[in-house]
Amino acid sequence: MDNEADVFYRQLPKVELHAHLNGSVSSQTIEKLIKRKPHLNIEHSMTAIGKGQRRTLDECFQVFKVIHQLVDTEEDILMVTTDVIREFAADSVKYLELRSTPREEKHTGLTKKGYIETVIRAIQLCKNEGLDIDVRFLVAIDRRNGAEVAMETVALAEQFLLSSDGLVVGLDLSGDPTVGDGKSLLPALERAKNCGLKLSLHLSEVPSQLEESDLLLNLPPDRIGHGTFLHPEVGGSQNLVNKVLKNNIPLELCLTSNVKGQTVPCYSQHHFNYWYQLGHPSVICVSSLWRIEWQHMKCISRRGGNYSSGVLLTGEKHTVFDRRRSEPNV
Ligand SMILES: CC(C)=CCNc1ncnc2c1ncn2[C@@H]1O[C@H](COP(=O)(O)O)[C@@H](O)[C@H]1O
Repeated sequence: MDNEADVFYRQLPKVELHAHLNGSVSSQTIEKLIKRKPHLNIEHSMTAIGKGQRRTLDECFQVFKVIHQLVDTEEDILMVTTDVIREFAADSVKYLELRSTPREEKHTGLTKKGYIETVIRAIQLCKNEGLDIDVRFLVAIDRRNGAEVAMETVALAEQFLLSSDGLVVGLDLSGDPTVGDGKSLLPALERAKNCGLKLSLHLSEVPSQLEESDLLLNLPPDRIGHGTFLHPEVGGSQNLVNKVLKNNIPLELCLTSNVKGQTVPCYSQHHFNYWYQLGHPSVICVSSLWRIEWQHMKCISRRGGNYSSGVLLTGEKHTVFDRRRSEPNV
C-alpha cells in the first residue's frame, strides 16, 4: 500500500522531460506484450530492473533489446504509447516529452515513418480522451547506428516537425554511451538545429567522453541528458562546466536511472548537488525502466524543507514547448 509520501509525490503536478518510450513500459503493459508473443519465451524478469536491484550500464542496454523484441509492430507501439501516456497522467504528470528511436522491422513491415506516425496517433488518441496531460515528442538518434542513419533520422524528424501539428518538437541523441562516436554525428545534429528542431543530447553519461562533450557543447544543445561526468571532481573539466553555464543549458537529471545503472554510486553523491549549488537550471527526470519508483524524489526531499517541490516544479521553464503560449520555449 502507498504511504503518505508516495501519495504526495504521485499527486504533485509534475513535468517529465526525459522519458524514453520503451524505457517507460510498465509491468502491466509488458504482461500484455508477453501474452501477444508467447513464442519469444520472454520472461517478465528479463524486461525490468526490480526494486533494490542494480545493473551495469551494459546489462541495462540488453534489457532494451528484449523490450524491442516485444514492441515490433505498429499495434504494439500504439498500445505502449497510449499506456505510457495514461500512466504518466495518472501520476499527475501534466506535461510530458517522450522520446523514442524510430525502428524498422522488416519481418513485421514496420517502417521508421510508420513508427513516428503511430506515436503521434497515440498522442492524439490520448488527447481526444481528454487526459489532463500535454505530450510532445522528440525523435531519437541511437548513436550506435552511425552518421548515415543519424542524418536519415533528422530528415524524418524535420518532416514531422512541419506536419505533426506541433507534436514533434525536437531531437534526442541517446544510446549506449560506450558505443559510437559523437563527432561523426555533428553534421546531422547541426542540420537538425538549423531546421528548428530542439536538441536534447545525452552528454558525459560515462567518464570517457570529454572530447565528444566539448564538441557537442559547441552546438550548443538546448538541453543536456544526464551530464554525469561533466564537472572536474569526477574527471570532467571546468571548461565543460563553463560552456554549460555560459549557454545556460538546462540539465535533465535522472537520479534513479544513474544509481540503477551504477554510473553514480548513491543518491547522496549524485551530481544533482553540484549543479543545484551553482543555481543552474536542472530538471529531475525518470529516463528509463524505473518510472514507478519515487526513490529519487524522496531522496531529494529528505534533504529538507521546500527544496523538493521547488526543484520538482522548475521543469516547466525548460520544456521545449510552452503549453501556455503554444510556441517554442527555448
Ligand atoms: C542505465 C540506463 C540504461 C540508463 C539510461 N540511460 C540511457 N542512456 C542512453 N540512452 C538511453 C538510456 N536509456 C534509454 N536509452 C535509449 O533509449 C532506447 C529505448 O527507448 P526507445 O526504443 O528509443 O523508445 C534505448 O535503446 C537507448 O537507445
